[in-house]
Amino acid sequence: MSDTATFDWAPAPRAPFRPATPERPEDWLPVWRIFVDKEAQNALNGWPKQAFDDHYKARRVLTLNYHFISDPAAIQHVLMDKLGNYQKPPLVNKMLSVALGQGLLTTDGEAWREQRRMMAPVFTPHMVTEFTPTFVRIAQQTGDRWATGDSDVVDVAAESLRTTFDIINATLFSSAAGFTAQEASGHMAAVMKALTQYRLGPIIGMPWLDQNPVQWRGAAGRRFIIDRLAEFIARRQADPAPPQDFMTRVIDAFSATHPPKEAARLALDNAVTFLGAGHETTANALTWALYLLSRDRQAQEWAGEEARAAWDTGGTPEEVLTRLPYLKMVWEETLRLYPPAVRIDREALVDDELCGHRVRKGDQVSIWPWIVHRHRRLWNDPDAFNPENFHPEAKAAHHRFQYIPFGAGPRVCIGAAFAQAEGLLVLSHWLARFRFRPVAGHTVEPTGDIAIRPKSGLPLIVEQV
Ligand code: HEM
Repeated sequence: MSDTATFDWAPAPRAPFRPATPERPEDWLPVWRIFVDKEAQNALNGWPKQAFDDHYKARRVLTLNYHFISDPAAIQHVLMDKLGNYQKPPLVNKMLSVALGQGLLTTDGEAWREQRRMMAPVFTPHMVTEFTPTFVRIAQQTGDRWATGDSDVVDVAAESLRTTFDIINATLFSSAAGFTAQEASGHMAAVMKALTQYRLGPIIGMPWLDQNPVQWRGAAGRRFIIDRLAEFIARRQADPAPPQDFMTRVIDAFSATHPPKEAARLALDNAVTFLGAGHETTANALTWALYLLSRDRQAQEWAGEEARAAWDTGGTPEEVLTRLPYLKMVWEETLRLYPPAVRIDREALVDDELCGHRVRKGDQVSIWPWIVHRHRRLWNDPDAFNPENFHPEAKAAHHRFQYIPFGAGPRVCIGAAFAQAEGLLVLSHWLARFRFRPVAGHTVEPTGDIAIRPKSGLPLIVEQV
């Protein structure tokens, strides 16, 4: 995918849309607030003004030393240059592996390298091309639903989730995962909520301490998804002529190197991982893009015109992608303001130094794209929606590590090219057919756990163009 050589769009000066942000206190709140107060409900709450002005903050959270960094050079140091000095925190992996097992996202060292080598070929930009007709077909199905629905008010957050679930299920599992988008999103949401509830138990080694309804619902959701996917994998293993999709490749590759039971477990862990990592992230990006465009009529008009021209010209989805330079800027700006993965954590394996401060072996380093992407030293008018931030000329002036929606370094999101093509094709298809307007009286509040989503969904008026 590339920016077209004929890109001659020139914006007229205009007042940008500035979405509301969670309140920013003057000072850092005491640490206990993250366990009990409204900060425990929403990871975006409670960040003080200084967090968006300073590049470094040390905090002690119970037994752990945390270093919060937002200096791009320090981020590069941790994620890329001094890779060997850091690992994914075992505590985070332990908490996530309750749901995701030992899949690609939650392993480290040689086990991670083996899995990444095995899966990388499925997600190269070239391979993603094979998936693009599916992205378009499913975007079309959603559009047809809107066009024939009873109401012109649509919860585009729920619809985006359904669309990206159907896409992951079709592209990676040949639509055989064994449950519907609605079942998946309800149970996944319960699992995520349970995983990310701030709890003392795992930190002090007493996980039984935190029994509560959120944890019970999470456990039920986890059981539902794992049971269905285990049945799916068993069906695949018994199938003499299985479809040659991602899941079959993963089962075959693990079967070649592991005993059958272990191969089935690793395949299952990765089915849950890719389902979890690969649909809500993109759904939230689509949702926030529609939110921003619904509030910025001019940007929506430009993106809509561009999308209609791109599809009317005809050709393959791959060709259409090269005709969407303005929408690409909108997409990148959306991932800046609402990065679907809210934080990236690492643990120091050796003593080190970050931003002039000493880091000791065992300390936690926490990088929050939510902060880095809205940092006042890195961005002009950081809370405003300005697709122009990603005009090729403006981009050339960015530090590579001031914009990290997909992370960076060897553990960069394996699905980045997939998500980018999916996001642009789905959005362009919708924008070519529909206009999106706000619903009067509905307040949009971003809320974060692992992901950032609008708290009460996103109803919009959706009209055919
Ligand atoms: C807009 C959409 C997406 C965003 C913003 C996103 C973001 C991220 C980020 C930030 C990481 C790195 C985490 C870290 O370093 O700690 C990551 C890893 C990962 N992502 Fe994505 N992701 C997206 C879509 C997808 C899709 C579509 C898939 C699968 C089809 C996927 C699968 C994964 C997996 C398996 C990993 C773990 C990679 C590894 O550790 O080697 N993601 N993602």
